[in-house]
Amino acid sequence: MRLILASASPRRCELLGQIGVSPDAVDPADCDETPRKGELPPCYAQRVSAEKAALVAARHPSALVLAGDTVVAAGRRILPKAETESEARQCLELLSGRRHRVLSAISLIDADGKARHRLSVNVVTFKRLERIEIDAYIASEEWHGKAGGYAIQGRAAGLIRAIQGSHSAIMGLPLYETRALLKAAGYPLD
Ligand SMILES: Cc1cn([C@H]2C[C@H](O)[C@@H](COP(=O)(O)OP(=O)(O)OP(=O)(O)O)O2)c(=O)[nH]c1=O
Repeated sequence: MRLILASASPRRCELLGQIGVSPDAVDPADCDETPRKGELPPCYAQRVSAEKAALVAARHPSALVLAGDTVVAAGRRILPKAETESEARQCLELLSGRRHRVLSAISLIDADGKARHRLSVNVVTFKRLERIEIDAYIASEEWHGKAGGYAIQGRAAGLIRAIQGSHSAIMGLPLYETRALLKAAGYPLD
């Protein structure tokens, strides 16, 4: 059974490897990730994940196709994937000393075209960040392209007081749910 990972994220591929799964091919979906007006974060994450999977499944009709989308949400607000220092700084100032959600949606389309979806909802609590801590984090560049302007797999872990949920989901691929979906679709796993 061929498995295609519909993601440009090297982390998603590494995370899959952690549960002993190696995709036969990686074929990223290039879809429009603009949130719709008034779209709530869980709906947005699930919609984008489903769109990525559908787009790539159309190119691989007889394979399993796995896609995911990870969104950082402060209340109803969807934080951007930080592309500039000022965007990253705004994210960190907003997240400082508060709890926020990290929503990680996955979608798996099987060879018959049946789509299965899961959503992992996680809570992350940052310490109250000093100006100097934000400056140092900005200088690290680790925020680049990351949802919410941070990556838990790097030095931000030293600023995160607690998480509720799944570490792999916060990094970008909820491994418990991924394994469950792959099993449900008949993918050989131990
Ligand atoms: C919160 C958080 C986000 N991120 C990253 C993972 C994702 O790269 C990004 C969320 O963007 P995504 O759109 O989920 O993924 P992507 O653009 O990297 O790849 P693709 O769409 O091709 O699958 O934020 C971390 O690496 N660590 C974290 O702790």
